[in-house]
Amino acid sequence: MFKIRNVVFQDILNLPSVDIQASQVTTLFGESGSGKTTLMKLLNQLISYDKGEIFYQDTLISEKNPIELRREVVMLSQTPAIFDGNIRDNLLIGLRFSGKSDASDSELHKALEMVQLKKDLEEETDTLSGGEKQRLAFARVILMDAKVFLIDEPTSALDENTETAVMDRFIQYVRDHHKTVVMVTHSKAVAERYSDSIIYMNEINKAKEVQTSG
Ligand SMILES: Nc1ncnc2c1ncn2[C@@H]1O[C@H](COP(=O)(O)OP(=O)(O)OP(=O)(O)O)[C@@H](O)[C@H]1O
Repeated sequence: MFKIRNVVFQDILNLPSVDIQASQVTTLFGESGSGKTTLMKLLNQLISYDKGEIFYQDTLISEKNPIELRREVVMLSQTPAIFDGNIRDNLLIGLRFSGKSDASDSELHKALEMVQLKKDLEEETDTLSGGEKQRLAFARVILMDAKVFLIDEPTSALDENTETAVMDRFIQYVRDHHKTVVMVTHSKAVAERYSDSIIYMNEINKAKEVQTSG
């Protein structure tokens, strides 16, 4: 799905050659500051690299329209925004951004069920807990039905049982629908349980190698 060749971004990333396969779950694993989020942002053009090439489905990513690319390659950030209003508004805003028609209540309920959030669509978001907000943002991204999901520590605020329940459902959905997932997690257990492939950032990122050896 993505081919990364000799990509340099500031003194943060220097990636000689990385491939991310379509219809697979790829996890970026590595210590804090190793460049995982930065790599994800390069994959949907939130930022642009200084040197090298990234191909998305064999097209140079810099030649893609960034807005159109982000409809196919959606990102769940580590600190997603939850807006004033109710749960329904917060779910629908992602669909509107991606140019898709509104979803029915039953589709919204299905997305909430996937993330194990047992709340009414009318409920206001200001009283949700941190972990509930994280799951609401996850459901919003799932509803966007993209080809590629870039998910940055999607369950970091959840207890282990809830994390497992959410990830089991999400990964089942992506496998059933042949989606491509690039995920960041600090949990070795999550990485090993759900990934087809694990990319160890400390090993592949030559920028960090130079910094740590110098
Ligand atoms: N736009 C930017 N300009 C300058 N430095 C940046 C920029 N974005 C990130 N950095 C720096 O690049 C390094 C890598 O950041 P990044 O967020 O990619 O790490 P990470 O592996 O995702 O870390 P964590 O596990 O803590 O989320 C950090 O030192 C960060 O401060």
